[in-house]
Amino acid sequence: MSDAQAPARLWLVGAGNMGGAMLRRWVASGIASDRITVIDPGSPAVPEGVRVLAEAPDGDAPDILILAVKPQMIDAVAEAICSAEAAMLVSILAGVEVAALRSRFAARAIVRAMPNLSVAIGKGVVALHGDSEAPALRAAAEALMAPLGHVEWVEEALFDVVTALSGSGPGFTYRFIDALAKGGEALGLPTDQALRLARATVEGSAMLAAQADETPAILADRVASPGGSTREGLNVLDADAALVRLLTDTLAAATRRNAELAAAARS
Ligand SMILES: NC(=O)c1ccc[n+]([C@@H]2O[C@H](COP(=O)([O-])OP(=O)(O)OC[C@H]3O[C@@H](n4cnc5c(N)ncnc54)[C@H](OP(=O)(O)O)[C@@H]3O)[C@@H](O)[C@H]2O)c1
Ligand code: PRO
Repeated sequence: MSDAQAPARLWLVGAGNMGGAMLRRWVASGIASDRITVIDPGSPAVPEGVRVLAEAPDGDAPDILILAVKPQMIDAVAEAICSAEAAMLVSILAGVEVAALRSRFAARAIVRAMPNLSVAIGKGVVALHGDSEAPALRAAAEALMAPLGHVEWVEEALFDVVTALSGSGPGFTYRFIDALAKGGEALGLPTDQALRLARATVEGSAMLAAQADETPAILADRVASPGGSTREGLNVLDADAALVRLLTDTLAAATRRNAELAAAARS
């Protein structure tokens, strides 16, 4: 992001796993650290020059207020910073709907965002949904998120499933890498070698899938030489749509939990 596009003042409430990853990427991408205030009572480690406060300063307000605490903390945070009317509030709280944010915060525009952990290297996914169609606000939200990776606007009704797919997706992908390595280990590979091969295989496969014109389904067929061994392995994953069913159940469980978090924040 160019310095001219950067928000004049940005407050980040909560700099844990995800808030911290976004913060480090923003600073690495050129947002001046002296424009950023982190509000987090846990004294998190932050890039040099970023101000850290345990509480929001009274009677002050930023241009952009970013909420990155656990969804269950929403009321405590709303109470602590109720006097701050930001131009734009961006919440990454899983499940928490724009209406639930609007009922608690005085920001002029509210944007719900769902990032994933790969924002740490600028290769994340960030889904957005806002309560304003104003082009300038949408452009400001997109400019803020662009250094973090791929950005898409999403209908709010789809946010819980998007959260399950791309928000939680890195967690499911890491499990797959771990399982690939464990499978190799079970068949005789040394533990560290199996993990090295699994990591590098998934890295290269993901990069190729991201760049290719073909779908992943076609790429899988390209790996499977006629009469060869990959087809035998794919037959196991494909039997009764085993992998598709497993991942559908996985996403359904995560989506249900996001809906529960949404219901809790409505009350
Ligand atoms: N992790 C992900 O991959 C991911 C992806 C997308 C969205 N999210 C969303 O991001 C949010 C944070 O998740 P996380 O995984 O980053 O959790 P986390 O690591 O626990 O981060 C939350 C941070 O907020 C701090 N905090 C607690 N109470 C606070 C308060 N009153 N004011 C300011 N800061 C406070 C915590 O400090 P202490 O540790 O000292 O309590 C911690 O540093 C959640 O709403 C989650 O749904 C997470
Ligand atoms: N991490 C958050 C959670 O587990 C939301 C998506 C990724 O609740």
